[in-house]
Amino acid sequence: MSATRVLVLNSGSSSVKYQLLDMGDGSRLAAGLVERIGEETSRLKHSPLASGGEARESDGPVADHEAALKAVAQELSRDGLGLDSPELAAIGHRVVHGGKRFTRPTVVDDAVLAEIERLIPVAPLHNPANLTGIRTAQALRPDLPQVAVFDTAFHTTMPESAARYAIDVKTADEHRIRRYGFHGTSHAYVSRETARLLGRAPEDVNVIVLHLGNGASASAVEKGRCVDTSMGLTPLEGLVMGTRSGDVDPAVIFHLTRVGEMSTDEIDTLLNKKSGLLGLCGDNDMREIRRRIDEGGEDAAPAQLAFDIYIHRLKKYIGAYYAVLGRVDAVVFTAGVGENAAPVREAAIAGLESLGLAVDGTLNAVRSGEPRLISPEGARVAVAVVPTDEELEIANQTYALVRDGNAGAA
Ligand SMILES: Nc1ncnc2c1ncn2[C@@H]1O[C@H](COP(=O)(O)OP(=O)(O)O)[C@@H](O)[C@H]1O
Ligand SMILES: CC(=O)OP(=O)(O)O
Ligand SMILES: [Mg+2]
Repeated sequence: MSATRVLVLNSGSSSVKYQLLDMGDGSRLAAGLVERIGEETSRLKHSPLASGGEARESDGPVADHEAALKAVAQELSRDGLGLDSPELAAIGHRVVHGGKRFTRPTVVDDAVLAEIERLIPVAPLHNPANLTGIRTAQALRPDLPQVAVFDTAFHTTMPESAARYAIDVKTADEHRIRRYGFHGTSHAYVSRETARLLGRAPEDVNVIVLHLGNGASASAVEKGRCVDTSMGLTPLEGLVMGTRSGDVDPAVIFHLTRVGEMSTDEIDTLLNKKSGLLGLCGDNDMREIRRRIDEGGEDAAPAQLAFDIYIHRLKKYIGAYYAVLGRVDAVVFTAGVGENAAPVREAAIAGLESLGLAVDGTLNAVRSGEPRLISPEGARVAVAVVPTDEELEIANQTYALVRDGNAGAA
């Protein structure tokens, strides 16, 4: 096959991240982001990496994901990397919810589209955007394979004991209620890269991965296979996130319905969009929270409390997954907060010396885009920072599927 390029689209609820890669030589030809889709002014940032040119930024309204993708196609054309290129082998799409059916990357056909659509109620912020991305790309290049890479796929190895909620089995099965887990592409990539950092095979190591971005999730990876993860039926369960509550007593919802007289949709919005760090202190960006804490004064107290709640939850999951795995070789931090926020890493590991876990202050303070250890030399359990690369992982999985001709729906 002569075409070696893969375009990766990661469509979020209000953004599209994209990368164009050449899988022949592993180079990145272009990368970019459209943010604040649907708002008054959206922003497009495009980096023409192949030519080494300056990044281009433009502000203006981008009404929806279809418009966003067309704008991306235009930017790529300006660099001579348009979607009409014969060198394009496939387009890879991040799809957040794949339910139980999709355990592997899958070439999209009508049945696959219908299944992604059927799963919208359990990923209302993500799956509609993913679908629009696929349909728009199909319209632009109907001849190309569109490959869906599912956030849930890596977690399908979870045993029933971790995947099932303790609710009536018949009801759960009728409504397909179980724990699916998300950010799987990142957990897969980062756990593998951690093994590489330790100089060992993925099958030889047990790793706790902490993916801390806007959405955040933890996973327990045993010998390369996921055995537990913190997100569940939807990406709401688990850790405290930018705007999502993570774990709450489900009775909070009955209480808000009965006593707070809130509707189901209002509670959905409350827990998904107005909770987490934002709900606790008014800011969902960890940079801003740290700034408020470091500057002190009146503004610092709610930020400190939000930080403490975030860390407390994180520590609980580290302990839980330590117990699930029995033996842990590494605890690894990744995504925007995990890769950049040294105080989060320090606080999450503090006090866990009896588990063999510690952070070296000097190593933790280093800023770098490289995978690195931050535990003291000779530590029983490694603590590491490993930058995630969901787009590269999606490109690799997409290219492997189309190159090996192993096409067809799962
Ligand atoms: N230097 C930094 N210090 C602390 N937090 C940071 C820093 N840089 C980025 N972040 C955090 O990373 C988050 C975004 O992470 P990212 O993985 O890009 O999220 P997503 O892919 O879910 O949009 C931001 O909300 C911000 O809080
Ligand atoms: C599944 C999920 O939470 O994704 P994101 O972090 O991109 O919102
Ligand atoms: Mg992300």
